[in-house]
Amino acid sequence: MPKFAANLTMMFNEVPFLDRFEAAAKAGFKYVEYLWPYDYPAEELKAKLDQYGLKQVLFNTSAGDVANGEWGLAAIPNREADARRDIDQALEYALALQCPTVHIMAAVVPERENRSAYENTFVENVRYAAEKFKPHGINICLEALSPEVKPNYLLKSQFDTLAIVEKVDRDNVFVQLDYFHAQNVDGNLARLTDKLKGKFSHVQIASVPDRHEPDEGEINYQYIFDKLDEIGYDDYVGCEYKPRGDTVAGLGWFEKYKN
Ligand SMILES: O=C(O)[C@@H](O)C(=O)CO
Ligand SMILES: [Mg+2]
Repeated sequence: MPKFAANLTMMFNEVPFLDRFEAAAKAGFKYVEYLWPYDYPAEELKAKLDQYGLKQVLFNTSAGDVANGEWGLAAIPNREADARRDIDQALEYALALQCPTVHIMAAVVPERENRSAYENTFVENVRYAAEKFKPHGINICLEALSPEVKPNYLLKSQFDTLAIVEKVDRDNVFVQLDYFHAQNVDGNLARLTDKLKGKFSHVQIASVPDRHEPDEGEINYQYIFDKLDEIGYDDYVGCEYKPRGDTVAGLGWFEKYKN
């Protein structure tokens, strides 16, 4: 049965971020993920995890200058120093939070830019991270984002991500299989899951088209959860959705899965 992680960036936004750890634990979650930890000292976040008996299972490298259109640095040519500084910081946080996986964000590729230069830069920066994280047993995930959410992001299809994972060719680098993006871009989710078996190590879920709780929309998540069990997936499933209304009121779907 999947191990569900509350996404504290998207869920429990009825309370300030630092109060969401308690809210998630009270709602029955044992695992949490969120986009970025860097606004807080790692010690403060670790104290929250310990206080509420939670395990951190994922966070991201920096998104960069979001106000100016950046969404990740690791694929931007000639920004390797910035990207590797962020990767080093992510390692410090992963060690402090005892977090097993870091999502390395790639970048938006502006129109008319050389796409292959971005891909090659991303491969080299991910290899750098893979080699730094390996001695600590920390994995890396790479994620495709649908153009509806993030136009011109380097990775659009799950197969774009798989191609980069294969080019990087390090055994601690995997696909981050976000079924919301996968349905928007690739579809055919059951066959996609079979094709990615063994190549993905973190899953995220949300309804399509509205990115709400997984109990509505065009994806039959019970079928997906059964498929994940069938292929022996025993990693985490991040609940990366915008609650329709009150977070707790929307957790009826979770009742039967409480870990
Ligand atoms: O799906 C998403 O948007 C997130 O998982 C993320 O890390 C980057 O946008
Ligand atoms: Mg995601």
